[in-house]
Amino acid sequence: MKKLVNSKQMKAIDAYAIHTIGIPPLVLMENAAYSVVSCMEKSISKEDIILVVCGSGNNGGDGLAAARILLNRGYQVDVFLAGNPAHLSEETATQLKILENLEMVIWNHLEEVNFANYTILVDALFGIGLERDIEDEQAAVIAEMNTHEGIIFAVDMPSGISADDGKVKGTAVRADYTVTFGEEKVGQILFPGSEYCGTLVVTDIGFPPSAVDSVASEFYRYEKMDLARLPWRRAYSNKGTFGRVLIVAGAKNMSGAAYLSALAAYRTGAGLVEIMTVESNRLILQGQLPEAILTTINPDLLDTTEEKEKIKQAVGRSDVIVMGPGLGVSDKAKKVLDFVTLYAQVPLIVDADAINIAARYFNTFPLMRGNTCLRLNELNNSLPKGTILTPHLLELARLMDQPASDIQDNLLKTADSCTKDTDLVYVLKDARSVVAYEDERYLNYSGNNGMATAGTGDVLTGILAALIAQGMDSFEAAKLGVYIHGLAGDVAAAKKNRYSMIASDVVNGLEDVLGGMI
Ligand SMILES: NC(=O)C1=CN([C@@H]2O[C@H](COP(=O)(O)OP(=O)(O)OC[C@H]3O[C@@H](n4cnc5c(N)ncnc54)[C@H](O)[C@@H]3O)[C@@H](O)[C@H]2O)[C@@H](O)CC1
Ligand SMILES: Nc1ncnc2c1ncn2[C@@H]1O[C@H](COP(=O)(O)OP(=O)(O)O)[C@@H](O)[C@H]1O
Ligand SMILES: [K+]
Repeated sequence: MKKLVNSKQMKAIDAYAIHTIGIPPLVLMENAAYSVVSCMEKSISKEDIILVVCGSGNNGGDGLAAARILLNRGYQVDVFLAGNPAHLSEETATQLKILENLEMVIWNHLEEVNFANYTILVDALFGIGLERDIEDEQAAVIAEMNTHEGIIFAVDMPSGISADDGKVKGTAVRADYTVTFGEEKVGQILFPGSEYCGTLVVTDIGFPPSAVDSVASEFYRYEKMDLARLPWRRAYSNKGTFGRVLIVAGAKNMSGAAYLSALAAYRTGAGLVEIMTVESNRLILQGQLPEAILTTINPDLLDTTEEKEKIKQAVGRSDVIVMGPGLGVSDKAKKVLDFVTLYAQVPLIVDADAINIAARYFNTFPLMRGNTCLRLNELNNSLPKGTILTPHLLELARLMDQPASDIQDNLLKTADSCTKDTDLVYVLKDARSVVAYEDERYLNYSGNNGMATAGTGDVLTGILAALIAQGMDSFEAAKLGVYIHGLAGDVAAAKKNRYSMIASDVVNGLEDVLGGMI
């Protein structure tokens, strides 16, 4: 598990190291500069002509120190001090004085600099101190840097990317490498920040563990060693040991989603998977997945005791229930959901059409229109404890009755509203999914754009259900499931490619992920 920090938390770690432990800031700056240079040295040669673009804060100070180290090592290097010289931080002023003593070339105005003369750029304009949108001269500098054809190394953050949420503040440098110090920043994991970073290199610049531990963060991500969290499979066991998953996925001609969800649940280790669907899906599902148990219901007879009893029995014998994949949004589908939620005492995985049905239903009440709080309260009151909702951003926008663009622009704030006063777990699915429960925020770093293909969300529901069926707590299952799903997508991309892979390849990828082959 890797801790992730925002700018405030990173500044608190800096401050603890400096003021409580007593490490002089110039020592941290020197270590930061050396780590930037050692990353650069893997890609540059003495033929390169390097320009270090510096701001007036400590990010610029790191850049000035890196320029000195490069000069000492015989590289051809100039400096462009793009920040206001009147606003230099104390350490940065010290670094500038050293460079002046060394008689380095230091440009002060954009007009003086011919970027075409340089083969390598170092971006040390802004780091975690970025506070507002970049404008005017600094924006013009970044525009020049982004048209440059050589490699760009960003110091700590690509200038213009918010360390807090990965958003572009006005404009931002598109780096090839970002060398960051101490801890990974939230804004380097979330998009678009992640893309602007290029290859992210995390370096140790001497923050003592006690400085890092002194600051609490709600953000983290998983790494390969977190696969050890997988539920242990007892030797003395039978299929009952590994739980029973029910997939409620009813609509005619929409059996594909149920199939992918059920297949993924089996391939993640569930003991038994039952699919509740309409009779017309029976033959095809039996042919595709004979291992699944099928219970069929007749949507035209949902008011009869017999059909209700069938639903009640199926719900009663399951350990976890997936609702939504391929369900449709008809009134009959809503009725099935009503019965399932009425009888269910176990966690639900609420996905796709189940979320759309809830959104539609809320829209029938004028008081609920635009009232996110009331809508989320209603969900919290009507769904069993441990339930996981897995909306993609458009489903989330419908559920919360907010524009999708607002949700996309404020994913972390949206996670905060979703989890306020609730027991539910939210998986906000995106290129970097956020799993949110109470105050914790798991940001997922596995997966790739080949997963932007129909049916991969259905696969996720099966994975989550299987982990819960095997005894995992819902929040743990949600985090690990999202992580495994992304890793399986990475295996699929490696075996096929990001264009050709389809959802069933992601299911196949589970074999390598769970078999310890990655
Ligand atoms: N404080 C420390 O102990 C260390 C800091 N380090 C470096 O210092 C960086 C943080 O330094 P600073 O806090 O000085 O901040 P930055 O150098 O990131 O930003 C400089 C200053 O620019 C101003 N500013 C913010 N947004 C602006 C905008 N949009 N347009 C114009 N001006 C703007 C602010 O006053 C800010 O303090 C880190 O990212 C890292 O590179 C490292 O040297 C390691 C140690
Ligand atoms: N660019 C991407 N990078 C990583 N993961 C992605 C990307 N695009 C989609 N995904 C993942 O693929 C899944 C798609 O789910 P969803 O949108 O519900 O698809 P469907 O409804 O077709 O099954 C989600 O888990 C999402 O996080
Ligand atoms: K920078």
